[in-house]
Amino acid sequence: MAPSASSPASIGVTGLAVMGRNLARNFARNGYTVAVHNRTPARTRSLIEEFGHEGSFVPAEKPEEFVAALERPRRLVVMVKAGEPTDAVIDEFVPLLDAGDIVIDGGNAHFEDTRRREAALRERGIHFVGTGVSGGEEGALHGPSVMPGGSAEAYAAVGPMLEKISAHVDGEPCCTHIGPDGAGHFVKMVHNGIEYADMQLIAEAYDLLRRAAGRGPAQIADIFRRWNTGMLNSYLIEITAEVLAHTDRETGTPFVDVVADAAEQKGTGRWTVQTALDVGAPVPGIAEAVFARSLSGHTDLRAAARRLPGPQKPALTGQDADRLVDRVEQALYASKIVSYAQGWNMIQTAADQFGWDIDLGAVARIWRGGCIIRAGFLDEIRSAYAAEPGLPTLLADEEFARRLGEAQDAWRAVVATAAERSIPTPGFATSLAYYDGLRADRLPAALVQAQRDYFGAHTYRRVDREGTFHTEWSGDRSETRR
Ligand SMILES: NC(=O)C1=CN([C@@H]2O[C@H](COP(=O)(O)OP(=O)(O)OC[C@H]3O[C@@H](n4cnc5c(N)ncnc54)[C@H](OP(=O)(O)O)[C@@H]3O)[C@@H](O)[C@H]2O)C=CC1
Ligand SMILES: O=C(CO)[C@H](O)[C@H](O)COP(=O)(O)O
Repeated sequence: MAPSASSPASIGVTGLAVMGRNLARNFARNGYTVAVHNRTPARTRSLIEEFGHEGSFVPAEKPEEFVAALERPRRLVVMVKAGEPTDAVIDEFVPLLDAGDIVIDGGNAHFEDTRRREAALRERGIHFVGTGVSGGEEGALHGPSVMPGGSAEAYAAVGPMLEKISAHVDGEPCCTHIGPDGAGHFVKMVHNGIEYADMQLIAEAYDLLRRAAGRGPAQIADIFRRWNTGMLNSYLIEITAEVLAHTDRETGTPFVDVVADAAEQKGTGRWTVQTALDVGAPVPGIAEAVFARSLSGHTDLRAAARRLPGPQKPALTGQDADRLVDRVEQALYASKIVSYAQGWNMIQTAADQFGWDIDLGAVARIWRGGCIIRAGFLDEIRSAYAAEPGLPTLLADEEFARRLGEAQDAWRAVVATAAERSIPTPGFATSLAYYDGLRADRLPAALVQAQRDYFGAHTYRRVDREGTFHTEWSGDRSETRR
């Protein structure tokens, strides 16, 4: 492969599938000389053939050539499949690197893997920057949201470049130093968890508009377009309108009707829920979204249950249907805010446990552009944390509390309508339950504690005095302090 640049490369990208290829182009378009490498050289060749004219590239077939092309300290972006392939690439390249070099893993790595890799490379004096990258293929090319984690020293060496290629909103880069070791990949994982919840809520809104309000896909596309100009303004609402307006070329029917209704996943949503359980952060909106995908894929269970009884109600018409459309907009907004609040709470909970000092307002700032969950209200989330950095939950912010208060009647009506009409809305329902659960003066958890004490002497605390207690349920029911 003939190099197209003779100067040393400022940065290298190995792994040139959809993401790595476009990230490499993004660096080159921003004036950097970029060394490019891929396990299968055909990808490197095709990048140079198709896009070599866009900037300064140094194609390399062998790892040794790739590393030799980089200026020191070397900056090397790994953009390959997460998991074992990432370890394989690190194992292959690290022996070729020197102390002070910086390995940037831009894949969707599990944050625990990133912690392990960061510690292992630190022992050799090599910096490891576990970096969340969001925005898909287009974002990688035109400006993703970038979430780097690692040492401050490493960020000083790569941060300016990552900031330059990131999306910019109001002149500010959608990239910030998230925190040490696995913090960047943790935040990216939660981003994807919120992405799952957001997509599920939008899908439920579509289902309600179609089956309860009697609107067709093209009409719903118009509704989503209108919503996108208001409080729901976001990338996911925008692309949903595009998808719903699309007609299948082969059959002439709405595209959404020819897609099999079994949602798949690569796993970051599942990781979010598993990790939420580990750190003790309640994220039911994200969990329901993961389980909704799982349920949709269980065609065996669905076939077995199809004949179970349910109500048969025709779609609403006239003003009733119009009213439902407006209510779904309110319910969608409220449920989205709850999902985002759960995500932020999870980041804060983990940050406390892992000793990461994460700026929650900065997370909102860098998610305003480039990433899949970019939305108008991220500016308001940023303002909420700017006004009160220690905000215990986003829902407690005065402005969000006011908006949720305004939306709650519609939200409750939508959940009730869905239940009456057998339209599953696990996302809307669990978000409302979370909202009511947090605002309740008293929860039935008291009864759960009493039950636990009854069958297992698990003890309970009392509302009227300090200490831990047990009642002798099988004896005289006297209470002892434990
Ligand atoms: N696609 C997306 O929208 C997003 C993806 N990501 C993450 O970015 C990373 C790259 O994603 P994407 O571009 O979609 O590509 P894939 O996840 O499909 O990975 C393909 C790349 O990994 C390389 N690879 C796989 N196994 C090995 C191995 N054992 N040794 C060396 N290289 C290997 C492939 O090389 P070869 O060509 O030789 O097979 C190819 O370059 C992933 O971690 C993904 O999770 C992050 C954000 C968005
Ligand atoms: O990281 C991403 C965007 O931020 C990917 O789009 C995400 O991995 C897609 O996830 P899944 O395949 O599980 O729906």
